[in-house]
Amino acid sequence: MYVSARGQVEFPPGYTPPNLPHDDDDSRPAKRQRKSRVMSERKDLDAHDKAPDSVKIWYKRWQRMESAAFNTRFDIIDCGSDPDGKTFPKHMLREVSEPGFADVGKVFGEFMGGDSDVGHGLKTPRVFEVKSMPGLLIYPNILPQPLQLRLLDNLLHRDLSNPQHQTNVHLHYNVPYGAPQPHASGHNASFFDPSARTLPIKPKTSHTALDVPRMLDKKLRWMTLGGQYDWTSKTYPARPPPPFPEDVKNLVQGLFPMKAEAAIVNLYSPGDTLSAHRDVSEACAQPLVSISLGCEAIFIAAIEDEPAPSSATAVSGDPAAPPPATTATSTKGGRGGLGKLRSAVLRLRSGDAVLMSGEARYAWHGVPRVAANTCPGFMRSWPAGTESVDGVEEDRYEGYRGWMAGKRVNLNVRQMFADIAAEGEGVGGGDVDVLAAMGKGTVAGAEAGA
Ligand SMILES: O=C(O)CCC(=O)C(=O)O
Ligand SMILES: [Fe+2]
Repeated sequence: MYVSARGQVEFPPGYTPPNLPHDDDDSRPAKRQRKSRVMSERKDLDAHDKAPDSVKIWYKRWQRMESAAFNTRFDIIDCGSDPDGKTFPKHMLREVSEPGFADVGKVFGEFMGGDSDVGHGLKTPRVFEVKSMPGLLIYPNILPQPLQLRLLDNLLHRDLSNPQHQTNVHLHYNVPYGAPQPHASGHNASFFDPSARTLPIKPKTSHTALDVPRMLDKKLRWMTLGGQYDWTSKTYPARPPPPFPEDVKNLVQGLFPMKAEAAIVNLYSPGDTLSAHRDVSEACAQPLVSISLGCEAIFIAAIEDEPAPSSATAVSGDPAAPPPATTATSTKGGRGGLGKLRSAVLRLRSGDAVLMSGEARYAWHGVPRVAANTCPGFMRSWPAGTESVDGVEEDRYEGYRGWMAGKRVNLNVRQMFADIAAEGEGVGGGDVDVLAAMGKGTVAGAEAGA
């Protein structure tokens, strides 16, 4: 049972699909009007709107940029991998004080099932807000290394082998599952297990044959958890979604001010991209969190403060030039104008989280680049490793040793329905002021790196 953004108790309420640009979906979810304390204006947002030309041009510039530039450009927000945060770019970030975390050590310890000291002696993670885009928060390196590995195990061994979780492969293939594993809490054999290697994946239509190694190496681009969008009927099914994996839910809810109700696990190889889009299909404006694992990515976010007055024409240009923050009046020759952009470029590393809230919740965003050879050393050999089976250490998943060295995995978690408590007076339309939810409702005057 859920409560819709309009306060009606129903299931599922106006349940509309997440807006994935690698979807070829052409249904038109109902436009919704929302109000937010943190957004100065909520326009009708349609999941099928195409990114404005200003965003597309800017995205392309980052897609085409030389990799070497990522180390030298001053306009990339790169918090580095320094846990003390000495390298945080102060000119673009402000530190959010007292983020009101639950006891992170406890949250991490519980996620690890109590068999790890990962939660011991941890400093409170630092949180930064992008100055140019209030509500866009970065939690650099928030996940400890053993927890990142455990999260990969849970998502890709356990959750991927759960037939209730849809993937892009299911759109075109009948996906078979391995036998339930006596030693792995009853879940089916991981697709990385040697026993799954020869599972017959049958095309539904005229698609080319596929086997498990190729599925894992190239074909698998996303998996859904919790709310499962039905890509064929272009709706959410009227039946309740499968339960959101409990440990992942507790981790997300223990760290971030939101409920974990639906997630997309995106898988990228270097060269894969995610085009500019907005995630506007959820029935509430609560924050969305995005957790990065594996190879580094360039993530861009943009808000068009002033839309173009007429259809714009692409301008060619130096890929290293700043974003096209041009107004219509600044373009010449009757070519039409580009909207005026406010933008942020983030270099995301394994263990980083990004929270999109407030006006940044509905920013255009995308991943123009995933950088090869940037998976951190501790993760490169995943899934190969040893596992204790009945007290005996066994080598596991050797056949895929190094798979993760060529991958980026992004866990993108959304709250779909407004909190009951947030309905009604005081919190407009169930939206939430994330900084208030996190602590004192203020942003510290302290600058990053202070
Ligand atoms: O991979 C990422 O960092 C972003 C993914 C995303 O925007 C999405 O799944 O909607
Ligand atoms: Fe997104």
